[in-house]
Amino acid sequence: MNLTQALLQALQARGATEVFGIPGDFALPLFLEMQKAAVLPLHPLSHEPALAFAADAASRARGGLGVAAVTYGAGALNLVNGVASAYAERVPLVILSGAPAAHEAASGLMLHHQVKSLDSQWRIFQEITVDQARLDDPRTAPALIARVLDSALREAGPVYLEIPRDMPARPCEPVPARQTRPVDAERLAACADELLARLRQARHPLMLVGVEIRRYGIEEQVAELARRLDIPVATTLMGRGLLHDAGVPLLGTYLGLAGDAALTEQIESSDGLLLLGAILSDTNFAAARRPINFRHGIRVWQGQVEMGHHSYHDVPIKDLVEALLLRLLTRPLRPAAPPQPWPAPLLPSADAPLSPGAIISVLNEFQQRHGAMPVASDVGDCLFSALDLAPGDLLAPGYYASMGYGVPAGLGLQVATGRRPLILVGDGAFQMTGWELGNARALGVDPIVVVFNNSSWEMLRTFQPEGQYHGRGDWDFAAMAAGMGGAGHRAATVGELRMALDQALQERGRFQLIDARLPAGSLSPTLSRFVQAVKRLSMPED
Ligand SMILES: Cc1ncc(Cc2csc(CCOP(=O)(O)OP(=O)(O)O)c2C)c(N)n1
Ligand SMILES: [Mg+2]
Repeated sequence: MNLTQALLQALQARGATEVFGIPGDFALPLFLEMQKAAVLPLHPLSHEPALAFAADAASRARGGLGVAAVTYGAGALNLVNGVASAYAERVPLVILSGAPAAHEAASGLMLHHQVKSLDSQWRIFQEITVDQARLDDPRTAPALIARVLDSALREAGPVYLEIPRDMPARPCEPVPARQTRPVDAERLAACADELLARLRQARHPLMLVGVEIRRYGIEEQVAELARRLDIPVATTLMGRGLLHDAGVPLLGTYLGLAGDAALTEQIESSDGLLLLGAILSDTNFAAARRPINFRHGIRVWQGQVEMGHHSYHDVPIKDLVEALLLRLLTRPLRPAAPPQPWPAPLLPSADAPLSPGAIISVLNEFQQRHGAMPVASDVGDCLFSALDLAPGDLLAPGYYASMGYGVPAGLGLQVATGRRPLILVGDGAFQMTGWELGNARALGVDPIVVVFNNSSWEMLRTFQPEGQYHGRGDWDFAAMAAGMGGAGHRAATVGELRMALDQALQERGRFQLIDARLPAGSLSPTLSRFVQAVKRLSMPED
């Protein structure tokens, strides 16, 4: 066995099902050994930012590790934004970067792709990953690989492996199996007991769930917990789509002033708010109608549990939920709530011009007729619009909010799960990474892409109308599809969009690109409410 085979087997054992990569001379030996090993399929894409987003989505969609492989310098540093997104969004991504061999590093010459020093790249990735290792000795590589990959899964974050180009073919022992750290049983028991006591004292307990319950694969356990506790559940913006088919009475998504007023009041007035795996971010809580005093609630995040002035450290959320369930076994398990049918979307008339809201109504009606599809959304008004989709699987960088995520994420989702996705993307974001659709044929995937085309960076224009730089010009995206091996559709009315979606669904084997033409200045209802909320919150108290 060589180092590459050992590494790939360890990645596969921890849930990876593919590697997205773009080689370079410092990584060619690694790529060739990955090809020879044939442990995980190796999928090239066209630009490194897409590698990170596709691997991120693969991890989110199926669980386990996502993997991106790149060359040193120009390749790896092109990944930085996508890795930073995975760090912020708590995604276990593994970056494999080629690097100069020891004798090259010792040559005394400045090497191509080098920045300030040969360690510059290492230091940059230290800042955006939860663990790192340089595999420059086959004797130490197995233990280093095991430690770093286990860190990715335990911390739910990206990790960095630097592989000098004289290492991939070196003989190497297998990587040890995954080790989980023991949990302090006494601390766990004390934490679970106090948490339940606080919930029992509360008159209006409520559970607000976030991304960690997906990252640690505990949605079913959390659903049972909610049913045994018999308390209502809502999701944060980032947690949109969680528990949608888990049989719990979901209240909806908390959006503060920009969301449903009754839900906002219920959450902000709860005297027993259990924040389970939710990040305290501005995207989740900045639009609060009135600031939530988290001290009065219970926060479970990144292995910490905070209640009032008590903090418990090293209490993994998965172990905590299991401990709570053990204490509730005598509690009646409320019967699973029937799936909440969404109200039949009131479709505007077929000749009505499109708007973000109309697009969502058409998509809801389309999914009601043909069945739900997983959704990958980019950043922009398409993401605010996506919050009005019927609850379902939604992948989006709702917190880090980098554009360019949608198309690569949709490709990664279908590669990793085989499920055909709907991709929602603005014209501006499509101009960044939409061209990766040209790889769909080689990847064997055929997403349906809806471009919210308002010829503008409309979200920015909404916050700064006086800016003269938000216009994006009139790009004919439908015409571009054929050149990339897909089918293009253009829709300016509700009827045209409905027909384009039905046609797109019928055709398999080619991606479908629907250029949904939006009148200038049209905003989704949710973004409009967010804008009002931000304006209201930024106004001095009157
Ligand atoms: C990688 C990156 N660079 C800049 C920005 C900043 C930004 C946030 S929203 C936005 C405009 C998006 O335009 P698009 O046409 O896609 O969508 P819409 O607003 O609905 O018209 C920009 C430039 C972000 N978030 N990420
Ligand atoms: Mg736009």
